[in-house]
Amino acid sequence: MSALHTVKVDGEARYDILIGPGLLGDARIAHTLRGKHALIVSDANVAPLYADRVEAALRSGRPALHVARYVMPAGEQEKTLARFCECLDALAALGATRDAAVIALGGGVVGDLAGFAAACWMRGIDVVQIPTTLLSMVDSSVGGKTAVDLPAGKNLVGAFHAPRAVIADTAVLRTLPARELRAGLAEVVKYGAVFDENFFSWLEAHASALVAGEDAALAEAIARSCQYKAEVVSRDPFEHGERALLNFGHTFGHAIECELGYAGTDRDALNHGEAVAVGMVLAARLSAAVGRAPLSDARRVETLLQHLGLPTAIPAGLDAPALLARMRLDKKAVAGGLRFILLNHIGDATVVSGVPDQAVLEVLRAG
Ligand SMILES: NC(=O)c1ccc[n+]([C@@H]2O[C@H](COP(=O)([O-])OP(=O)(O)OC[C@H]3O[C@@H](n4cnc5c(N)ncnc54)[C@H](O)[C@@H]3O)[C@@H](O)[C@H]2O)c1
Ligand SMILES: O=C(O)C(=O)C[C@@H](O)[C@H](O)[C@H](O)COP(=O)(O)O
Ligand SMILES: [Zn+2]
Repeated sequence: MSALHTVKVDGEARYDILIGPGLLGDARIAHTLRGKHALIVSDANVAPLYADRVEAALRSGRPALHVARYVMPAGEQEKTLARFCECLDALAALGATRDAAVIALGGGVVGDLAGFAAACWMRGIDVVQIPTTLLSMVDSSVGGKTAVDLPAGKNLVGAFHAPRAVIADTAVLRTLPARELRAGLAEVVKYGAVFDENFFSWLEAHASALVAGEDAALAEAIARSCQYKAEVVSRDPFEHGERALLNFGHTFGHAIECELGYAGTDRDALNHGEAVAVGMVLAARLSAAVGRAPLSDARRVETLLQHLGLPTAIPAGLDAPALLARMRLDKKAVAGGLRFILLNHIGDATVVSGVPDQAVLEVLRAG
């Protein structure tokens, strides 16, 4: 991506998503600040690569700024209440006042945890999201969902807290491990599957370029994904309705992540994007099983994900009833039972209740 691209989020919270190479050192980062304190939250992989650049950008625009860092260990297994408390302790040590800002520099784990700390510190301070993975650029930095995991389930403790700005420096993707790039592509496929068959076809045509990390293809995928997400969260920021479509594949995916103990950095386990890839195949098959979508659409989803180098089968050893039990704590579930995002066809999806457990179990057993 050579040019700067801006996507606007509207509605209750208005902010810009800036996308382009070189933004980490840009003075615009400092312009997002209102007070005298900034806490950079990052992880042990990202901070050594990029925190100095961000801190320099903050200081160049605001020489009197008090800046501190909270650097957590990397990985989903660290998205915990314990790390969240450490982050709050770092805000206390900084003396952060209500006009302070949290600067979330990292992937979705850092963004979710730092965003939740910002939502809670003094009942809510600014958070600026600086996503450094493809997944966080196309999805987690936008829309204000923040959370940490519990052993019982993904993202069970959290808040809606919109960022003040999202600044996505696409040049940082050059240091992102290939596996993490592919994981981000799973959430990109999600937008095509639920919103736009043309985009899905574009992804099919550009799968090799995307996996190879080609700049032009990635730039297009990031900009279009942010546009889909911005439009939905502008209309439905708190997931009262259509925002739930962004959860396609997640009822299955979150159950898999949880059953695997959030060990997504292990070679044999699945990270979030990978679990969502498997979940989307299962959700597409469930759509066919209950007679909503043709089975050929489920095959098409599976084939695209395979071309993108993503897993499409449930890891060996996971038990179908145990996965179903995990799903009961899905946030879309209501007293009446589970709700799934099912395809009508590629490019169109619906929130569906009343899916029989037996149908879900059959899909899980075959998966
Ligand atoms: N809030 C939301 O709307 C939302 C949406 C989607 C996903 N999520 C959450 O996001 C999380 C997954 O995020 P993720 O896929 O970004 O994983 P992640 O944050 O764990 O990052 C993946 C790995 O890449 C490393 N990394 C990050 N940027 C790097 C870079 N530029 N160069 C080198 N290494 C880098 C990290 O240290 C980590 O090891 C999950 O917890 C998921 O639940 C939230
Ligand atoms: O922004 C949303 O809404 C999403 O559902 C995006 C998902 O990709 C993301 O993984 C989200 O964190 C899941 O939310 P949850 O409410 O199921 O925890
Ligand atoms: Zn997700």
